[in-house]
Amino acid sequence: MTPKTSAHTLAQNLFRALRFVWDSGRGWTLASAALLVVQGLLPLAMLYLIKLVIDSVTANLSSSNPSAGLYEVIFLLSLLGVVAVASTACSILKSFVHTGQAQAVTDYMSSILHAKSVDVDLEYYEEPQYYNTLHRAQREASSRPTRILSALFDTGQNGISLIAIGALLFWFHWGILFVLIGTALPIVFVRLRYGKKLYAWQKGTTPAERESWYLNLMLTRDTHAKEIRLFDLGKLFIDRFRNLREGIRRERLSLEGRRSIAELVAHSSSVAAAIGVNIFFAYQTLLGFLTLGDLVMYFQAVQRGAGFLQSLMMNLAYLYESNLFLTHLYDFLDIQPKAVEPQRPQAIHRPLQQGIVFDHVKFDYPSGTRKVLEDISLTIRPGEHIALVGENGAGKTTLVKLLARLYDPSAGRITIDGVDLRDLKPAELRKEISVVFQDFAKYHFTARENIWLGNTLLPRDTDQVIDAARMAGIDSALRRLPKGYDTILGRWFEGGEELSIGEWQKIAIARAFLRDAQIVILDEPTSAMDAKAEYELFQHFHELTKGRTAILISHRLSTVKMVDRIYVLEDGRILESGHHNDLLERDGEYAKMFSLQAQYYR
Ligand SMILES: Nc1ncnc2c1ncn2[C@@H]1O[C@H](COP(=O)(O)OP(=O)(O)OP(=O)(O)O)[C@@H](O)[C@H]1O
Repeated sequence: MTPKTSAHTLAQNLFRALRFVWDSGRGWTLASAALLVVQGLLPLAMLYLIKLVIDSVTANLSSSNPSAGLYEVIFLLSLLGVVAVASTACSILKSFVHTGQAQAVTDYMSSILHAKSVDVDLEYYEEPQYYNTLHRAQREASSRPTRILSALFDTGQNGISLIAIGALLFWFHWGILFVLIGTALPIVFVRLRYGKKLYAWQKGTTPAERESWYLNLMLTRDTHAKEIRLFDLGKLFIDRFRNLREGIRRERLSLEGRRSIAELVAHSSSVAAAIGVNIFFAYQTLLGFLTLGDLVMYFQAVQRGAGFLQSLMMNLAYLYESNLFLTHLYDFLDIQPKAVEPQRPQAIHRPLQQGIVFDHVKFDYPSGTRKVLEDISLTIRPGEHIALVGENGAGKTTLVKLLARLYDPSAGRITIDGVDLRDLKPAELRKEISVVFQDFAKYHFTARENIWLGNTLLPRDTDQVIDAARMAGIDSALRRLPKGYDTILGRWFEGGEELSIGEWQKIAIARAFLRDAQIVILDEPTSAMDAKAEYELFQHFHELTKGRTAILISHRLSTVKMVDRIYVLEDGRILESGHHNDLLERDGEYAKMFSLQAQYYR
């Protein structure tokens, strides 16, 4: 990368960060800018007033009536007081504006990260690299843009003050300014060097950071609480967490230690230079070239000038360092989803006309090492109800994930009414698909909302929520809750009521039924239900899926008897297919599995 390109990239990256700040709250940004200008000019006004006070006192001391000048001194000191109060007011206001702005930026960046997290393909969630990137992005997103803005404003403010004070020093002797600049450079060098080291260290330590975060999650969430107690895993996990954190802390402290020593050396050189320049001014005063007022003003100018210069250099170094850290954030924000909108999206017919076709579909997970689907070809006619059966890991769930376009096939194609899924808008396709996965979600919201989330186009208080609950066999249980459908489910929030797994499953089914979708997919929908609930659900299966195309995945073969066609999958291939009776007659794999299960019930 040429220096020109890297300067260009630096500017681009910083500008992008500033856009986030601007978009998150324009008022805050403008207020910060106004304060910057005022705060930049006040120090010079103070210096000048101090000089006037001292000069006035010295002039009056040598006059015949020294006390006559008191009014002038009082006036000048009052002015100084006003400037000092204004300066404090600006600092207080700045802190207020900074808090408001920081919060606005944090919330805004969270919303951007959330939107991206929802946008990316599901496959990213299966890669550790994705979580590393997300973790680093989250760490940078909340504060980095605001700090960049502060650094830029401080640079501006220090720059304004420095130009004023620098002009004063330059006017006296040009060399003074260069001495001060020269001594600030080692500080910048240290800052840049350790900024790069910190960046590399943070990148390398992300997996350990995430592992400790994971252990923390397990130790503090309800999901693992039972097993941790019963298997007595608490101490083991706590020790692992402590060891990881200790390692991270040790490395960080060692880096900080080295940086502190280097900074001390650099700062000492700067202090030595300031003392040298002050000695020069004292000598000039003794020679009679400077008044006492001048001496005090120059002393202060050197002290403040060196301070401003250091801040300026540090801020510039910080901006450069931020450029590195911003790549963490941009790496995440720039992930491009693969399931993109097609150029010329096709519409899905309502009702479906030809149905769904899997045409020589092959698939392997991006993170996997083997083909999960080998060569799947099947047709599901509109309104047909089919079942997928087969051993664990045969590829049943994967097949429906492809249909919902959570992934694209590695080879072959899937069509709906002859249109490749890739030529449909992903959102339009998913509107037509209603699915209950084995690992369905439990939302810690009210019971009503849990079902309504299946179709948020409907009003929240629609009676269809209750119809769906009734069809899924959960209506009466929900009515018995303390606040009925308005009871919060789960134990995370106050007043929440926990349900049994089977009841949660019925809620997930109700949610799926509320969706006005033409294709219904039920993946092991009754795995946690009692025999009666399962019986009732399948009694109503045809009614529930009337007019819709349905795919049912189940290990309990008694529940798939009534579908139009059963596909038996083995190792990612279709082994046999047909109606229950045909498959029994064929006396193949299905018949074997069926009689194996049936013998338990005899
Ligand atoms: N997210 C994933 N990433 C990588 N490989 C996966 C992933 N999900 C599943 N697999 C692999 O794909 C194979 C098929 O999984 P799939 O969930 O489709 O099986 P299934 O037939 O639905 O099994 P089950 O009856 O246990 O639900 C599994 O053996 C597993 O190795």
